[in-house]
Amino acid sequence: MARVPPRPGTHPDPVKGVAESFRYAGEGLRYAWKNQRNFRIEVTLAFAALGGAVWLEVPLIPVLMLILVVLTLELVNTALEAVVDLVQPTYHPVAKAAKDTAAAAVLVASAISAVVGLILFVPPILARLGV
Ligand SMILES: Nc1ncnc2c1ncn2[C@@H]1O[C@H](COP(=O)(O)OP(=O)(O)OP(=O)(O)O)[C@@H](O)[C@H]1O
Repeated sequence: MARVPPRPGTHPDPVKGVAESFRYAGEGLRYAWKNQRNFRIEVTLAFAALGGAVWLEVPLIPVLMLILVVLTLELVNTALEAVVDLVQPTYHPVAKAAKDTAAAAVLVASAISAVVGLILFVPPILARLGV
């Protein structure tokens, strides 16, 4: 018989339900970290950017916003890949379109973040170098 999945959103105790939802979200983070090399690279770059921002006195809010956009899109991309692999394990052009488009969302966000990052970081780096 098929196993019934947990539904923390309808847990009779709302506190326990919310706690369970957090736990499953944590499992999602662990899944992405374990299975997605790009996610691990982006998390590493995020910590480097935060360290650099503190050191160079770059405003933290825009840096955090860039990190938020890239990491959340990567997590959504990871979820979409999992769903596509579940429903379409063999080649299908629509599965390809779904995965390629989700990957494109991460690419666009990463490219724009890189440009904004350069605009934020290059002036203070040049100032430190005395240029
Ligand atoms: N079921 C499928 N049908 C057609 N094309 C597919 C399918 N699965 C994957 N692909 C193609 O392969 C590409 C990479 O797939 P996928 O993202 O699952 O691999 P990956 O190794 O996890 O890559 P990454 O994690 O870097 O995105 C997709 O963007 C798509 O073009």
